[in-house]
Amino acid sequence: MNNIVLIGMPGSGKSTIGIILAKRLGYDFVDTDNLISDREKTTLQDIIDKKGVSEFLKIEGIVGEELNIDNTVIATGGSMVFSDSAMKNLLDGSKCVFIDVPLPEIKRRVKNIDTRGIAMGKDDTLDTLYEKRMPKYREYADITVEVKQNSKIDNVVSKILDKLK
Ligand SMILES: Nc1ncnc2c1ncn2[C@@H]1O[C@H](COP(=O)(O)OP(=O)(O)O)[C@@H](O)[C@H]1O
Ligand SMILES: O=C(O)C1=C[C@@H](OP(=O)(O)O)[C@@H](O)[C@H](O)C1
Ligand SMILES: [Mg+2]
Repeated sequence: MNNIVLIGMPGSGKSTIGIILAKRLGYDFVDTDNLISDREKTTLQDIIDKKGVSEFLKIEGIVGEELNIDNTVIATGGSMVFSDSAMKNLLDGSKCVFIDVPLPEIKRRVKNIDTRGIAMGKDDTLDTLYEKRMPKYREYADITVEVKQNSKIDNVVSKILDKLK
């Protein structure tokens, strides 16, 4: 596959930036969160509430493992990096872009932590998620784009395009 795969914390902008980046590149756009909802015919939060976090991660992993597309910007969910087999499939021949947003900015953006459909345990907070996930994002990134607080969406897109050259 020759896709651009976006990874990063919830609220880092994968879905927002992915659509714009795809347009700029003339690529298609796929959000794996939509594939999960389509497959399960319900919302992400409903899956997490009714089936639990580990079942959600299993479903997300299957979606990542089964995806077979080209010329596409793929926005993953923030927890996709917990499935090594999904990441192996998604990154085969593709470039992985980590959108690295500082934790205070993530906290500013993500207010609806209980309804947004975040794969987190009862005792987790955005702080503990950040701590657990950063090593995974760093592990998989081919390119890391550091996003400053209050940076404009178009600037982040341009930064990614520059780094992909
Ligand atoms: N520089 C920026 N880049 C991306 N999103 C931004 C930026 N500044 C503010 N935002 C806002 O942050 C949110 C990012 O959410 P989203 O794209 O759903 O992230 P993710 O898919 O990574 O969870 C959106 O509401 C978006 O408008
Ligand atoms: O980080 C997470 O635990 C999740 C983030 C969500 O996607 P975004 O990263 O696009 O918000 C979604 O995949 C899922 O509900 C779990
Ligand atoms: Mg998203």
